[in-house]
Amino acid sequence: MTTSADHTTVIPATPGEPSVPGAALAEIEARDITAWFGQRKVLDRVSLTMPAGQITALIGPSGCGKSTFLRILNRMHELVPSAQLGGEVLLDGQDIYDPERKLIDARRSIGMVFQKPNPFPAMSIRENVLAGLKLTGTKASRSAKDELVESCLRKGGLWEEVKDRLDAPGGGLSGGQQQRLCIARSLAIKPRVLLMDEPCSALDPTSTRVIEETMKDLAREVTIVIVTHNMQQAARVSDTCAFFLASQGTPGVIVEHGDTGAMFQSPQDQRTSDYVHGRFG
Ligand SMILES: Nc1ncnc2c1ncn2[C@@H]1O[C@H](COP(=O)(O)OP(=O)(O)OP(=O)(O)O)[C@@H](O)[C@H]1O
Repeated sequence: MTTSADHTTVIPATPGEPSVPGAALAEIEARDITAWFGQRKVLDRVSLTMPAGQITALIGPSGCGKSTFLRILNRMHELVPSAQLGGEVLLDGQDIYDPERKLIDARRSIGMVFQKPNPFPAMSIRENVLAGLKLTGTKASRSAKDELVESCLRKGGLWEEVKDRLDAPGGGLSGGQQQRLCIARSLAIKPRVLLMDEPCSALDPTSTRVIEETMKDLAREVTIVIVTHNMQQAARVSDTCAFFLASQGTPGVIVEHGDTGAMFQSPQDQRTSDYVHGRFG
């Protein structure tokens, strides 16, 4: 069994088994997040706790700052030259923006899956899964890598479809398979949180359902935060939900958040009710 000094999870001894029984699930908390692009404030004092081992859905009309908020959760916002940020993001109580902490640690602990599947097209399926190990400088034996490839592809819901062609290029898979490969790739570095920015918007309904099932399975070991425009998807997959809104040129705020069932069945704010029932947005 291979262990990694700065992670609670380890490569499983038996392929397909969960990482480590009792590995700590992580809570991620945003406190008073304010974000700007240049002079333009796009989020205003947004606070949200995304509970450990749950799926939190971020919903709201286009342009209200959901993706910006998601990118702030793993320090991608700072890649934009004009971007600025106020507030804190705590991963199990530790500020990921603490100057003492390395950027790579935040990215390693908090993985991201994007709207458009982005596997390395010329790399094999196996190499795609293992790509993150190279980037993070993680060493593993051949057999540990084989086990990791299998366990990540299983967790990504793709193993049965690709187990006989692991050396085929990742770019040769269907869109839905490519997205599951990207999920498997993000899992290989054992993130504690997985951020997903509209992961199914480029996929057909069948692939979407497979990814949703995969997400539900993954939530037992990884905290998930998903941005989705699909209200049915938010209702199907998420445990908690946050409704973002930026009215008439004002920065985005969270209007309401809480248990998904309650948000959909008995929202407290009329604007939430209008949005989840498709009356605007
Ligand atoms: N790189 C950028 N430079 C300047 N402004 C940006 C940038 N990215 C986003 N914005 C602006 O920030 C605001 C929030 O955008 P964001 O993409 O976070 O919203 P969103 O709710 O995710 O929208 P959508 O649902 O359409 O993806 C928008 O007004 C957008 O135009």
